[in-house]
Amino acid sequence: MNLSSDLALAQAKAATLIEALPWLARLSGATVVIKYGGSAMSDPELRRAFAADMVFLRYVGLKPVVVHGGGPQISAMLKRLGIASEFRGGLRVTTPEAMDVVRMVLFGQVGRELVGLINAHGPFAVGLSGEDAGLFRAVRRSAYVDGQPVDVGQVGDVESVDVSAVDDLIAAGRIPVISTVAPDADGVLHNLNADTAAAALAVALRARKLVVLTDVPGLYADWPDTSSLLSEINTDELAKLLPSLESGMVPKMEACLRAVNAGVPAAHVVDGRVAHSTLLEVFTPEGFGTMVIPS
Ligand SMILES: Nc1ncnc2c1ncn2[C@@H]1O[C@H](COP(=O)(O)OP(=O)(O)O)[C@@H](O)[C@H]1O
Ligand SMILES: CC(=O)N[C@@H](CCC(=O)OP(=O)(O)O)C(=O)O
Repeated sequence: MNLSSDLALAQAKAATLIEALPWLARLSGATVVIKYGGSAMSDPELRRAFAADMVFLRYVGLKPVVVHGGGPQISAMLKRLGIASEFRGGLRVTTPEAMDVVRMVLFGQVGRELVGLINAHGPFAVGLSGEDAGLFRAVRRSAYVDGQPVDVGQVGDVESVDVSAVDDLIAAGRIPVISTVAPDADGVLHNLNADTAAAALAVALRARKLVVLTDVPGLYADWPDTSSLLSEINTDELAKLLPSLESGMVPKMEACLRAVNAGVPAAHVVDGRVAHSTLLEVFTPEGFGTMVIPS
């Protein structure tokens, strides 16, 4: 490599760093809720990159709060245990037997692993489940299939959120890592969709952003036409588009819509197959993926 190409490389690196300056200034001290899921969770390299991103956010003065999914991991464990697993209207039919597995896998396996990856960088991550310190209170919900309500067992929506334990951890400089199981008013444990729970938490924490990782570049207006990727959509436009979306995107976009309608300034759907997608979204002027903003 010659001197001029060395210089050009150094200048490009400096440009990348300085490009982040306005975003660092704007987001300093902001709480950001990140829903971790999809490929970012199943590929070891992407898992490490995600954990590094969380620590990066923390070191530069943001307050990251992670809500994780784990649907594929739950399905794999149910299969190993010989327990049938079925989805209706995008929600897992959760029998009492399946509920034990959901809790074990989310809190005992997926959550623990992410806590370990983050803590390879220092003592930051602390795992919580929705059961801890009353974080989430669930209320049993139905799934909707062809417009009709269908019972799916111990599946819940978030009835209320008590952010005090999360606030304590943030105040202590920690990174909360949250598993989405929660009791209802009678203490019966429920399985919460992780996108839905992340949105409810973002609202309760008055987060500046909700970032949802997925396995596509973002929201397509006309799926699967790849030329229809949306970089930005407002809540009115999203509400109109929702009925035309297909299964996986429905809970995700409903969650983004709910969060922004309830006061979160922006929700982003980003491609978790790209290493460091969260950093690209937060610190580059063009952002990354699809941004949902108020109308
Ligand atoms: N309009 C759309 N835009 C983007 N993806 C869509 C759309 N409609 C359906 N999808 C599908 O939804 C999937 C994302 O949902 P899902 O697989 O449940 O996500 P995750 O596992 O990340 O929670 C995408 O991989 C894509 O196949
Ligand atoms: C009710 C319901 O379906 N809960 C989900 C909870 C995990 C989740 O949401 O994980 P992903 O984000 O990876 O899909 C489930 O049992 O699979």
